[in-house]
Amino acid sequence: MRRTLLSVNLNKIALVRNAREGNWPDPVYFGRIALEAGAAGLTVHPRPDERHVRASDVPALAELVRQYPGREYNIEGNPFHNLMDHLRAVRPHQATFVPDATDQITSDHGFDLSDEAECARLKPLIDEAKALGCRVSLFMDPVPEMMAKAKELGADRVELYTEAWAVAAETPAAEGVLAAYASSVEAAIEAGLEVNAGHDLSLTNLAQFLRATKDVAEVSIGHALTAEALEFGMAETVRRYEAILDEVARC
Ligand SMILES: CC(=O)[C@@H](O)[C@H](O)COP(=O)(O)O
Ligand SMILES: NCC(=O)COP(=O)(O)O
Repeated sequence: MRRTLLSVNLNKIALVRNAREGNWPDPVYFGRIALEAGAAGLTVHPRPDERHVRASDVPALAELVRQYPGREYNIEGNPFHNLMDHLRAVRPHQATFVPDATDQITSDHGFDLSDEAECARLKPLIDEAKALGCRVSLFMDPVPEMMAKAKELGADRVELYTEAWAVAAETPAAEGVLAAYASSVEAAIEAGLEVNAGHDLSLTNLAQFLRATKDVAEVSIGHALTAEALEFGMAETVRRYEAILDEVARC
């Protein structure tokens, strides 16, 4: 089975940093710990209100990732808001388009690609991001029927929004929810896309998700990982994720 890669999302390190003046905890410092512990990449979601990751963090983290050949930088955001400026400035390995409104507490839905007007607005931005050298991933709900359209628009990957899995894990609904994700992964791959996944994944729910979906290229994890790092430390937490990814890939 494909060995899924881990991209550590640093949003919540930045959130704690913003609680005081100064730059501590420094997202770059913790990004380096994550990379040194084996993470394949770093992710940030620089929201327009800078509630956590600030515009100034974006190039600083780009410089850090450049010091680790082979690791990747993934910048998430709404391409109709501030994301494209960040892509033009630092040309990350991957751009993840997320349809968040500026006042959303967190990401809570994927793109609705049945909306032709939305697709017409997205297409030129996908083209521009790819022309900048970024792999483009669209944040999507696990709806198999939407995957072919993502490919048609020029996306390289989709990122499946996994909050529904996190809620269902350890409940009687788990198997049914996993089946919807597995069908979405299958449909995406059949359409010629690769598949990422993220949102509310954790040390406790990750393995079952990956075993059921089988071919996920990358998971990006931040909220739970940061909470787990409060208990185990950042390096040990990343090592625990990497051990899960190794174990699942051996099955
Ligand atoms: C797209 C997604 O699900 C997350 O990557 C997002 O970055 C979470 O944003 P917050 O960290 O602001 O909750
Ligand atoms: N794209 C998902 C991500 O980067 C992190 O989401 P979360 O683990 O903070 O929920």
